[in-house]
Amino acid sequence: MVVPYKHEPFTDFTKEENRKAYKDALKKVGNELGKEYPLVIGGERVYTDEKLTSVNPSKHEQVIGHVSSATKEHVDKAMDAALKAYKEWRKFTAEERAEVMFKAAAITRRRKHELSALMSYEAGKPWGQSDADTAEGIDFMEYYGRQMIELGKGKKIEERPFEKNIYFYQPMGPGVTIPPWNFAFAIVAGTTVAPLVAGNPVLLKPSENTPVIAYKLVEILEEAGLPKGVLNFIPGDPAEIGDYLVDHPQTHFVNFTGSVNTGTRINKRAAEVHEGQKHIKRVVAEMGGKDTVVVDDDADTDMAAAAIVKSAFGFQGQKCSAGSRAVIHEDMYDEVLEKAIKLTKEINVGNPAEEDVYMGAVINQKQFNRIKGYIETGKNEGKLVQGGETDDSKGYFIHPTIFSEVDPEATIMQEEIFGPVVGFAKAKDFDEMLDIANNTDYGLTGAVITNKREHLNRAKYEFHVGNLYFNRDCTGAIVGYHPFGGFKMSGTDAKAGGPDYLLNFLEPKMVSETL
Ligand SMILES: NC(=O)c1ccc[n+]([C@@H]2O[C@H](COP(=O)([O-])OP(=O)(O)OC[C@H]3O[C@@H](n4cnc5c(N)ncnc54)[C@H](O)[C@@H]3O)[C@@H](O)[C@H]2O)c1
Ligand SMILES: N[C@@H](CCC=O)C(=O)O
Repeated sequence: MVVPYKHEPFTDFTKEENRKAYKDALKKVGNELGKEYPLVIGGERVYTDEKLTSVNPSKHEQVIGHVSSATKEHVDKAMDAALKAYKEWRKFTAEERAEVMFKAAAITRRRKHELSALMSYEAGKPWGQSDADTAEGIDFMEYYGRQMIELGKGKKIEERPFEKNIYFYQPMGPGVTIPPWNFAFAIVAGTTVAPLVAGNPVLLKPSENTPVIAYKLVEILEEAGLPKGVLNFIPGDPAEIGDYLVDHPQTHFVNFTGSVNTGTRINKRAAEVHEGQKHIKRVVAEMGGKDTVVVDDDADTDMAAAAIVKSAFGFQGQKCSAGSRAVIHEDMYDEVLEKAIKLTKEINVGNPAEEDVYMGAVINQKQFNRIKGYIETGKNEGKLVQGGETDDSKGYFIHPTIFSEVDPEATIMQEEIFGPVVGFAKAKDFDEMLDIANNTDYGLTGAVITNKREHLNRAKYEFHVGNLYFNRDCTGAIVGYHPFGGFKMSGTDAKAGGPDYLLNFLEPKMVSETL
């Protein structure tokens, strides 16, 4: 019997034994940095001369690993291996596939601090953020396993006295998973195990920024009993293999999470039918956000300031859910701004391989330069009231930054910055707050801080985002509790960690027999 799903608890780092365990893990992982990692094709390890070099964003001279880099020929081999493995994998029952995911969750749980510590090095994740990332990966394995067992029973459809009708779900065939770097374990795990548990082999192309932690997921799933060829690991330069993976005639689905530019490109390319292709490809494209925390005229200002700061600066603002806009009723504006500045001053920025760091470095030089550019733009669009300092001499550090008096149409209020920058805007009433909150191309997350039930009721229908939170921050969705995904240019709203997600990777079939 499978016990009911419950999300993985977060580690309490106020307890000395947990701090010690994390420090031990950092030490252990620290001693293993700089190794070489292979591709995995049909279960075979393949080392290439060409390598992706993964570095620590908080200490860019430190190499995390040299990871083999796949070519188009490797993609072809991986697809052949996937097609071969599909013949057997699709015959596993839903329960048997779920068993592999439950075992993988148990292995991950045992290696939790080691995986989180690796993300502190490879992705610049502070301890709590890393711990939550690993916990979310475990949740995806546990949750999707249970969802598949339910879906494996099929659904009841109508029958007539002379007719027996059944309705069940079957896998689609091999597909491609293309995750981002920011939830370096959780999203890689979630976007990979969902199609797998549904019975589809996967070609996993991780982000070039965080390929080592992605390799650890492959190891875990192999150890959990996934047959050879069902999951193929093909990191590589997206400019070389990205289009090829998407265009491949045997690709049945593309499970993408990342930026709007890449997502819309994939969506367009996947629509084309290539020679030898006998199916329409499905695309899941979960993309960016420009997320707003709205503060009403009766809000608890301590709660509001804390929600804004947490939403804006958690993991250096590098979340699609990050609250990079605060829209505040004019009567509360000064008080909330002042409290937010005070809280932000308390934030320390440093290397998450050390203790008690709230914010690490941003992921790479390109992002550092981009965010710095937005800070310069912000100086012309609003008033810099906190932060703005940057330093890339050792790592890509950007201090938490607040701009006040920003026009809601300004660049820094419209474009996804994906860094620790938040703009404050004033509104005269709740109508204007909702207008501003909805005035971007995105529709991913949002938060409303108010005590007015009528405003919460209105926000429920008029604040056009896929994940809306009341009287809290707008980040930190938990698998099974807060299915995640958004509207507009935020993507296909596939709702990762929700009850409908696996349907993206399944074909429903009906069989009718005249009796
Ligand atoms: N909506 C969500 O659930 C969600 C979650 C996390 C991140 N994101 C978004 O992801 C973005 C940050 O991630 P990123 O910087 O890794 O995004 P990105 O688009 O640069 O890269 C995402 C993935 O796509 C690959 N890629 C790049 N070009 C490709 C191509 N031509 N063909 C195929 N694959 C290609 C990359 O190698 C990477 O694996 C932000 O916009 C963020 O909002 C969204
Ligand atoms: N699911 C995460 C965001 C994922 C995107 O970066 C959250 O809810 O904060």
